[in-house]
Amino acid sequence: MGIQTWEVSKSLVTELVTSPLNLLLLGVCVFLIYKIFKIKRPATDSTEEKNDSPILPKMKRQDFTVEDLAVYNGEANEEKRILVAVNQKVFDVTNKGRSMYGKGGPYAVFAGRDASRALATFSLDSSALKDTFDDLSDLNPKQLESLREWELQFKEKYDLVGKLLRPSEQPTEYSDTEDDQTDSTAAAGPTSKSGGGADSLRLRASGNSN
Ligand code: HEM
Repeated sequence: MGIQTWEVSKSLVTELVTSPLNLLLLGVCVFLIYKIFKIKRPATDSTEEKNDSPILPKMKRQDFTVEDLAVYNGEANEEKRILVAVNQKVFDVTNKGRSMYGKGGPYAVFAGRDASRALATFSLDSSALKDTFDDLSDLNPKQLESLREWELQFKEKYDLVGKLLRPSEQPTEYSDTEDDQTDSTAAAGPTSKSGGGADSLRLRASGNSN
């Protein structure tokens, strides 16, 4: 039993270090783990940038084009707000996610961007981040399902601000009093099963994702 376990471990390690692709993936994992643990340690050294990021108030509900979204990359707007789009929904990750999406964070590439393709394909490659609207029409069902799960995870953690607009799509007029995030902000994203809208979002949220 002990010898068998040793043999299995040995062949796993051999497999890992002999394939360039595996080595690359291992490298990416080690890098991300390093980044995540590094940002969790408070900056004690005076040479490190001080944490001068106040908690920002909730953003007014609104929709965004890809260009509008790019302003919210944590640098290009005065408040240093960070928005990320997932499955055509725009989330404010500033307060709870700055360490991950802010400058120097492991997922800083998603700041002010539509992260959908990257998340659906589990890739941090620059080819997964487009500069123009990405309709994601080439994603397969498994990738779309994975994207839906990411969307739910974001919905649980972050404020939903609005939707990501396709070219020529008109922004929704949100009333100032509207505060229920599941209502009209629910966009018809590519993974919506029944044309999107609030109902399909609620169905998914109540465990209908498989
Ligand atoms: C294989 C290497 C990877 C490791 C070890 C890893 C590890 C982690 C860990 C530990 C967290 C939680 C951090 C925290 O809550 O403080 C996290 C969050 C996250 N990971 Fe990864 N990850 C990897 C690859 C990826 C890839 C390839 C993507 C995207 C394409 C990705 C996207 C994300 C996102 C978006 C979050 C933050 C979710 C949120 O806002 O709560 N990860 N990762």
